[in-house]
Amino acid sequence: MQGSVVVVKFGGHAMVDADLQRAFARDVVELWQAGLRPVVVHGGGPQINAMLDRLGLETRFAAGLRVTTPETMEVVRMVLTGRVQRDLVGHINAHGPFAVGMTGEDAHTMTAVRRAAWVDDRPVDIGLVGDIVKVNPGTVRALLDQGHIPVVSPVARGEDGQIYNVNADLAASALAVALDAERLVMLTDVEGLYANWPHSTEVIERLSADALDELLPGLASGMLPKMEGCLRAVRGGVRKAHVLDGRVPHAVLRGVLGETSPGTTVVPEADADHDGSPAHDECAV
Ligand SMILES: Nc1ncnc2c1ncn2[C@@H]1O[C@H](COP(=O)(O)OP(=O)(O)O)[C@@H](O)[C@H]1O
Ligand SMILES: CC(=O)N[C@@H](CCC(=O)OP(=O)(O)O)C(=O)O
Repeated sequence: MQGSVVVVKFGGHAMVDADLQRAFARDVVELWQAGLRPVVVHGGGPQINAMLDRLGLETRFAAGLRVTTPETMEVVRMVLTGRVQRDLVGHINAHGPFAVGMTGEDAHTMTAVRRAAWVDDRPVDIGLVGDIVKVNPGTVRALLDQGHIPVVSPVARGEDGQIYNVNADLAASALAVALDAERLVMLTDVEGLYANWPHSTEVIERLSADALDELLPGLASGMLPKMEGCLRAVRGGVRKAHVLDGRVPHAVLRGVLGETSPGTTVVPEADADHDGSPAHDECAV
């Protein structure tokens, strides 16, 4: 694992108080001190909702993605890059001169196209939501090579210069693939992917990419982009993707450095895990 890139997505629901943000920052620095090369991609959905509310603007989601008007986009960019990213950079830099904040716009790191969404088999216009089609990881790599911890906001640029709102799970996934990361870790506010949610909270511990592919159409709300991100990551060459409960102290350290990871682990093939336990091939959600 020494020298491996680990992309950690810190979800808006996992960062609801400053103590959790501070604990997360300490964990990320400990990963760096353990010889790994962490990259943080942050979310901020609840924080954007709160700002929209203060401004008297509507919050709407379709297929787990924010319906983004030009007015909403201004707020998304302001909250993600002006507030959430700055707070995280500050918490990490309390431990030393590690973190450098950036967005997918910087140096054309992430290029997006307008994304279509489907609800009940019908196309829905979700506005300025982007799907990443190209990642240029050079700037992130340069920061890693200089010993920094990049903190990336999920905002991307289109070829035409339009700025797009990208779901943070999918941004983290695309960056993990481009960086040839060893791990993708998604921190959220549930213990992992629940089977048969909302009727049960039984966590699916391990899944192969094929099994996850079958489950995807049945997934709801925030879990949909998260699991789509895990799937794209392992199919793109990332060795493992984890969904962990970010409210649990040291979840990142346990997830990456522990013998067994809590939460849900997605692996490329049913037998791709090297700890001897096969991944589930079938699981109802
Ligand atoms: N099968 C499922 N298992 C677990 N959580 C689920 C599932 N389906 C939907 N969810 C919801 O997804 C939420 C996590 O996604 P989201 O709210 O987008 O979090 P984040 O801000 O961390 O990205 C959970 O809090 C839960 O309400
Ligand atoms: C297109 C889209 O939905 N973008 C997200 C970006 C932030 C995000 O993904 O935050 P979480 O990880 O906290 O959910 C949004 O506007 O909420």
